[in-house]
Amino acid sequence: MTLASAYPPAGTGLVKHSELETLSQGVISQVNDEPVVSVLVAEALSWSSLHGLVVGNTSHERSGTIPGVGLVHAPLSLLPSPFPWQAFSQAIELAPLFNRLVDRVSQDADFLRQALARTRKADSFTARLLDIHLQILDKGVKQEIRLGLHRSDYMLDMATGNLLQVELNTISSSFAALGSLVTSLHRHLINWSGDRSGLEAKNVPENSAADTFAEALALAWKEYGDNRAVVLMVVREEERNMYDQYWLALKLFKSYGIKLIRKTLSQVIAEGKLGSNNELFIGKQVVSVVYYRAGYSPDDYPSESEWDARLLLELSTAVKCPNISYHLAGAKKIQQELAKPGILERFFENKQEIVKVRSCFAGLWSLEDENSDEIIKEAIRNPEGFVLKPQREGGGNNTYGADVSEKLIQLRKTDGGTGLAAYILMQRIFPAVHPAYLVHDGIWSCKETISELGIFSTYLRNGKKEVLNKEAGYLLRTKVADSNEGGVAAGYAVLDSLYLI
Ligand SMILES: Nc1ncnc2c1ncn2[C@@H]1O[C@H](COP(=O)(O)OP(=O)(O)O)[C@@H](O)[C@H]1O
Ligand SMILES: N[C@H](CCC(=O)N[C@@H](CS)C(=O)NCCC(=O)O)C(=O)O
Ligand SMILES: [Mg+2]
Repeated sequence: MTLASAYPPAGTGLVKHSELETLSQGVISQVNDEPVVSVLVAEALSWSSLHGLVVGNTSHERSGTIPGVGLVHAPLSLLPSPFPWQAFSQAIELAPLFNRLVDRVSQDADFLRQALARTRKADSFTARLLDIHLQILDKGVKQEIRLGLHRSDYMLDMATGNLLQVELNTISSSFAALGSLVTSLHRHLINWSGDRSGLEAKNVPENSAADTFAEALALAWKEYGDNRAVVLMVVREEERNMYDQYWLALKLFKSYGIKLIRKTLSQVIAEGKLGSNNELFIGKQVVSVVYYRAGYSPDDYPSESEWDARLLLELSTAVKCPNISYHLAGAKKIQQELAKPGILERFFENKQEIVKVRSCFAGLWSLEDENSDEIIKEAIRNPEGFVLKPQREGGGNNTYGADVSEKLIQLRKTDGGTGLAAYILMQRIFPAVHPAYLVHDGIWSCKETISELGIFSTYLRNGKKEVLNKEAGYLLRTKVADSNEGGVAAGYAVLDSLYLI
């Protein structure tokens, strides 16, 4: 029996989750004999090293600051993971709708500020972002050119078969480059293992994420209209994921001749200034596009100067990706507010579009409304069914299981429950469990895992002109089934790709 016979031919229709499990059991059982696996792992690791599918090796002290020093292959799934093609195409179809939703929400200052009004009292980071937003509004800063490089993350809920959105990232959506490289790796491994694998490379869908992200940055640079300009990437001092970032810089130069410079927020305030027409200069270089790969977490603002840097960038005429309004539109509180009845109708005319977007919403609840008591009691009684989320990005911030009830009880008791406004409650999604080979630091193991599908998308608008609005490839992250948190950078998940069935 070859690997392929464990997978039905692609497109044979939605697979029931029990079948999904049998499928991947089948795949894994075919590869289970050690020699095949370790040979395949060796090929995967050499391919990854030769193709820049790498991350910093944190055990090497300079790995986070000096490119080319202390690299290791990215944490990987050895084989692509089976995924129903209908759910994949549904996620693809949603991409341009979420792009438009973010743009429209970002332009509705009243909605943004009302939705975040109580959160700002309980969460100082959100309050600082809102202060910058208010200054932009007060100064009448025009943000005619708007660039979004988003990633909408989903899990396939086993009980219902529904594709449910975990979150929508509007800032620093990472792994467009490494994610598309994993697709190439898996196609290579299938071809390399010949008919032994029996899998067909064509069932691993094309993944153009890196090229499409570079294209969007280049088109924004063009819309700004100054050929001397560079793209500024705002980065952290120490960065384990710098190669995912450098890939975009390399593609920008190779395909479009555009230079990208990397600066931290403290370097921006030290070297940056506004020209007579509020153009952004870093040293002598004029900047047309500011692409944030930092600035999404309070950790990125250790002092007032980082906030001054953020404001300087937002006041400039450079195209921000994201601008402050897009950043706020991606808050988890906004995700929860958009799920309230009648809210999507504010942003979409087309009824079908509303149905499509609403169909991927998991249960989402605010905790500071008059009628929040009911759901809080339910979550205290049955914490396993919920995830408690602060307004944070970057992984490692959520509360799961029994801790949910503890935290809710504590929040309710403290300061008359005002702290509840800094959180949202979300239905916990339980995807089907499937076996996968996980490879970390050259060591492989076969584990029971669950996967999370991210769909990248690019959006560029200049005034009334919608220049770009499309899906831009995907990221599959796979992690051991009993781990609560996800996240590759956070160290829980590996990079994977899809085998459509
Ligand atoms: N509703 C949920 N059900 C199951 N797992 C979840 C849910 N929400 C988040 N997670 C897990 O936690 C991880 C981080 O949550 P997320 O909302 O993406 O926060 P962050 O912005 O920090 O990435 C996700 O990648 C996923 O693995
Ligand atoms: N190191 C920074 C990481 C930036 C970051 O954490 N981005 C969030 C969205 S805000 C994200 O996409 N998380 C999913 C990737 C994961 O699983 O770790 C970078 O790469 O620029
Ligand atoms: Mg996330």
